[in-house]
Amino acid sequence: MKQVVYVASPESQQIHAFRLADNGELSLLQTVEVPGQVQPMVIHPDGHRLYVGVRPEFGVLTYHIDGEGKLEEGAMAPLPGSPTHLGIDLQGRFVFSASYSFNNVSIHPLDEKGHALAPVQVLENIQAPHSANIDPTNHLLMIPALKEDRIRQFDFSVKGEATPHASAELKTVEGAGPRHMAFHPNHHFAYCVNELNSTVDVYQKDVASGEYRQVQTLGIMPADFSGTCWAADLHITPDGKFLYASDRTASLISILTVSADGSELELVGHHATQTQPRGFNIDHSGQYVITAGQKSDAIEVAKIDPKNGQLTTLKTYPVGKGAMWVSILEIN
Ligand SMILES: O=C1O[C@H](COP(=O)(O)O)[C@@H](O)[C@H](O)[C@H]1O
Repeated sequence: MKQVVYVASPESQQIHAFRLADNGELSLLQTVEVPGQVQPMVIHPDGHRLYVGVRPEFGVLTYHIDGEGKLEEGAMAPLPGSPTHLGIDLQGRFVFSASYSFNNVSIHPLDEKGHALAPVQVLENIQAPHSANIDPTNHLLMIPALKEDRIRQFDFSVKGEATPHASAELKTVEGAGPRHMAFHPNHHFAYCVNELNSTVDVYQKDVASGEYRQVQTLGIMPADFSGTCWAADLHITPDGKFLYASDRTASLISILTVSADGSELELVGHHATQTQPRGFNIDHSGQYVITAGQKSDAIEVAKIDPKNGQLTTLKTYPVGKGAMWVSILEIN
């Protein structure tokens, strides 16, 4: 499997691109100097473009990806707020940008070359939206609004129009602070990590109505943890067996097993990782977790034990300053 790992480092304004070998070794392919502080990234489903959010002039910048995974700068489109998270619809026709500080989510069409364009719609008055996630139907946009303690839901049309969904919200407990989401490969469950109480909520999709409802909440911190919870990222393995969530105060990746149907999580361990793991990801073979340390300016590759999901660090690699986002491309 040919894979490339992209790591965004806003303070040094760089993207580091690494080739990921089958044995988990990384080799540096390219260091890209970005015209701005690069934060969130998302790869087009066809694997030919990478979209990145930049500051202080807020924009979404398109990079073209060549056959080796190297990046070539394309066009910049304006954003109505600081980019906190980027998403893309499953047909690869629209990019979503959530702005935590500007309380909005913008929807950007792509032109024939795949460049993101100015927004066609801006969803306003969403308090601290931390991510914008299209569910597996490609018709429901789910936006965890951290300061509202709920996931806002919007119907998403083929024309790229978002309108409030009939049962419009999924409430968390007060003070949870919903942040990032992951979907089970069976498409029946969604998971959301809550930043402020370091929990993960499980949402089951009703087969008949298509509506999600919460079925479990699970704390992800060690029993003796007494600091301030500060969870960040969440990812599920391609086979749906293991879910990982990071916490920045403790610099831990929490390891959760997922029941066969996806409905139930169990906390089975913790992995000490890079300092302040704001962003991490799982490779497409489901063998490695690659984590960026916002305060270590390094990434680490950890191997997943396929029997129980436990992690073993293989190696760390230097990247840029403030590393905080990891995206992984499979080249076909
Ligand atoms: O996780 C967090 O994110 C928000 C928004 O981040 P930004 O990079 O878009 O400014 C941040 O303000 C908050 O402190 C942090 O916990």
